[in-house]
Amino acid sequence: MIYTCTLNPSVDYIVKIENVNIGSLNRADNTAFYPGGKGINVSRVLKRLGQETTALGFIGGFTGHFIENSLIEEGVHLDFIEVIEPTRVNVKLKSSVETEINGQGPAVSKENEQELFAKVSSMTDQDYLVLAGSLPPTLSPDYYQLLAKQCKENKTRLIVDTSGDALKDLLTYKPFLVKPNQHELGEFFNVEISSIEEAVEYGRKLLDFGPENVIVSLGGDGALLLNGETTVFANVPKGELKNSVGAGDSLVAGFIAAYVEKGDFLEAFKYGIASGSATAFSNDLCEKSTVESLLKEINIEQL
Ligand SMILES: Nc1ncnc2c1ncn2[C@@H]1O[C@H](COP(=O)(O)OP(=O)(O)OP(=O)(O)O)[C@@H](O)[C@H]1O
Ligand SMILES: O=P(O)(O)OC[C@@]1(O)O[C@H](CO)[C@@H](O)[C@@H]1O
Repeated sequence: MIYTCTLNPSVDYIVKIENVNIGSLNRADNTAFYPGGKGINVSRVLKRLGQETTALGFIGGFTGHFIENSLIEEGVHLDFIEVIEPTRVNVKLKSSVETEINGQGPAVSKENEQELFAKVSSMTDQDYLVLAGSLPPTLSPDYYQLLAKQCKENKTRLIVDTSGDALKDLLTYKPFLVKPNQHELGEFFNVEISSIEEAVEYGRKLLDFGPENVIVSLGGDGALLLNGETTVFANVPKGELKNSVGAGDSLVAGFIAAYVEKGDFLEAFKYGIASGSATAFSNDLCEKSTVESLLKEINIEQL
């Protein structure tokens, strides 16, 4: 099974508005609610790409119920742990630029933590676990490490999409895949990455910290895949950028979906990029038909 774990899910409240006037009453042109959080986005895309997936994490209150109902409707399996306070609402303000306001998230008790740990402990070497997104404020910062250590012991393939210290601490558990964007990679080494050459240099340095595969996404400028055998660059398809929320999550989902099906890193990389771009060109997350129509635009170059 492909599990995703979202410790701090969200209801994403999308507000489209032509001009925003700070300090005045603004009326939205369009609004929408989506179940959100990085792992949940990965599960939603996996399901759209034809893979069975189970979403784990902590949810609570009326916002939590909205997420549960939406995911059930989409056919994603759920195994959430219910917490007392409501799941956060993250505001995504789309005007000439995108502005995001992410909430803090509910309190999570020690019992809740142990319950989730038990679920991860029961995973096997046939399973994948995606750990993605921020931690709710009461959760100890090393909680991801506990889960990662368990995955290493059980030989569960671990995919990590987080940044900063949390990423550093997880790399020693040799995740199957990490996917920093160029800014997160730069932040990791305390440098500014402004060229593909620099992204290659620091991507390879990241490999030395333990992960099996590194994908560095460079937004509209392409992406890199680095592992023990190869370093490749791929362009991304051209199109109208409508939405960057969840593009990175879609890349991760597309990579896993194709890897599980074909067992080939380059095919998986290509499918991941097509999925990221299909989301970037959509209002919500990508659909399989759009992903497959973009594949032919992606060329992989061996570096
Ligand atoms: N302008 C764009 N044109 C085409 N594809 C894009 C564009 N921006 C993002 N993408 C697609 O989405 C993928 C991930 O984008 P990005 O590098 O912005 O990751 P991220 O910062 O993790 O994303 P997110 O916005 O979800 O946090 C890219 O590899 C690409 O496939
Ligand atoms: O606050 P976090 O956990 O870092 O990010 C949460 C979030 O911004 O990430 C997803 C897009 O990647 C959104 O669905 C969600 O609102």
